[in-house]
Amino acid sequence: MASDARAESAEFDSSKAYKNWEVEGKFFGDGREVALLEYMHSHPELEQLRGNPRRVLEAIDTFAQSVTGLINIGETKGTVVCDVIAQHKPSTVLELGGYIGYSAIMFGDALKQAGGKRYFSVEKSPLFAAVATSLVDLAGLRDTVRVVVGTGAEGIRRLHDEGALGGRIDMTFFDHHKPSYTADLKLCERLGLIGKGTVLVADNMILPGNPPYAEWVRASTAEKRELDRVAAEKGNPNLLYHSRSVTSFEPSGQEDAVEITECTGIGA
Ligand SMILES: C[S@@+](CC[C@H](N)C(=O)[O-])C[C@H]1O[C@@H](n2cnc3c(N)ncnc32)[C@H](O)[C@@H]1O
Repeated sequence: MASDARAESAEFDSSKAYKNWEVEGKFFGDGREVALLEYMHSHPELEQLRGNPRRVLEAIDTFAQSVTGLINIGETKGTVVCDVIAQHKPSTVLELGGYIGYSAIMFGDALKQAGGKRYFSVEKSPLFAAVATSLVDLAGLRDTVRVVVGTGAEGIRRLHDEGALGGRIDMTFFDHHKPSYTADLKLCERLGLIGKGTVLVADNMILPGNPPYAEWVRASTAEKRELDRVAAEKGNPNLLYHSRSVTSFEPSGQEDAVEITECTGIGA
């Protein structure tokens, strides 16, 4: 089942737009993440940032608005995900694709405020993960957010083997390598980590889009069985999903959407 909706925070405040992500053909990994860390730790109001997630996010936004654009979710689209956290009150969230920790700070804080316990943020780049760990610490969220270095699949397996996920994930946030969304969701399904009440949130469903993921979470159990017949990665076709697309904005002001999928049970 699927439906489409525009987020209630539909307006984009262009005075808050990030600078262009692209600088000389690069979108990230050209030194801007280390420059951000230095900017944050030499901030004139550093003492006011300590232990204050909102102020830390504002300072990251100011860097991205005035120095170099960053590929994080930003305030507008991030609010859509915070609303999901406030509504569903997950105890455990698994994020794939942490970058410099913006979403981990924003959603880790939302999780904590909703009474949740642990936010796991898996990031492939050790450098970005180190920046994220430092900024999570600055925001005072070390007790809630754990940054894990590795690919999505490596992080899922490691956390599952450790028992850190408690056998079931309440919410996932996919924001990493776009072709890996479906494979990593199917891995979670095979490991039994998805069950009734699990909420899956996937970013960048317009920019750049992810048709295989949308097809999987919107398919009926019979359609999923058929898809899996020829797929290299198998999932659990019996999981019943209700999925909707919510349109919002990148921090640059470009339109994008998140796919919000709830597992409603297990079919025959
Ligand atoms: C769009 S950024 C994430 C932004 C972050 N969620 C935020 O909103 O603040 C995507 C991140 O995914 C990471 N990444 C790419 N492939 C990955 C993979 N297979 N597993 C985990 N992380 C990956 C990249 O290094 C990058 O930091």
